[in-house]
Amino acid sequence: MLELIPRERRTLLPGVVHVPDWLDVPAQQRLVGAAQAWAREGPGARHATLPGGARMSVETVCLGWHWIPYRYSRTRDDQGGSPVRPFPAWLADLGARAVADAYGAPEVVYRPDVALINSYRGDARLGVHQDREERAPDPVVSLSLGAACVFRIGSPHHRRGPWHDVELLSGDLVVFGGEHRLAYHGVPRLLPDRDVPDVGTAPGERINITLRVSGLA
Ligand SMILES: O=C(O)CCC(=O)C(=O)O
Ligand SMILES: [Fe+2]
Repeated sequence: MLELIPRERRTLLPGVVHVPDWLDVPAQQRLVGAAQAWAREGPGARHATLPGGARMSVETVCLGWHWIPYRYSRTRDDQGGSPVRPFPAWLADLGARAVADAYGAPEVVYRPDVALINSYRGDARLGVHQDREERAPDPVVSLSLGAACVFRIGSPHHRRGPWHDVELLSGDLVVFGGEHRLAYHGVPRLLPDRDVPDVGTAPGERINITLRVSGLA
C-alpha cells in the first residue's frame, strides 16, 4: 500500500537524527543480499550469550571486529576463534554518506570499522543498552531493512527512560552521536502488521546494520 502520510526527517534529540526512506529499494536489496552472505560465511550468525548466561534473541554477525557482550575481538572467540570477516570499504563509504546526510555536514570525516548485522525474527527484541565498547567518539549509524519495529532511545544518563519511541521502516536511517552517542536505546518489538517492500528478507524478518568506529587498533 502507498504511504499516505509522508514521514519527515526529524532530529529526535540533540545528535539523534531519523531519516525515513534513506535507502531506495534496490539499495536495500543489495544490503540484504550482502547481509545474508555474511550471515552464512564461516561459523555464521549466532545468538550471542550475555555474561549472566542468557542467549540474545537477535542473531548477529560482525564485520571488522567481533562483538561479544561486552567487548570486541579480532577473532570469533565464542564461535571457535576464526578471524572476523573484514570490513568492506564500500560499507565505510555508505556510512560516511549516512552521517553527512543525517547531519547535513558533507565535510564530516567518518570511517567506520565495525558492523553488527542483527536479524530479528518473531518475538526477537533488543533490551535497552548503551553502545559503549568503542574507544572513539564518532556516531553510530543504523540502517533498517525488512520488517518494521519500534526503536527506543533516551538519555545517556537514565537507563529507565523517558524514551523517544520511533517506528523504523525498511530503508530508514538513524544516526546517533554527539551528546547522545552513549544514549540508552533498544528495540522493544517488531511491528509485524506493517507492509514491507520486497527487499529479500525472510517473512517477518528485520535486519539492522549498525556501523561504528571502534577506536581500536
Ligand atoms: O536494531 C536496531 O535498530 C538497533 C541495534 C543496536 O542497538 C545494536 O546493535 O547495538
Ligand atoms: Fe545498540
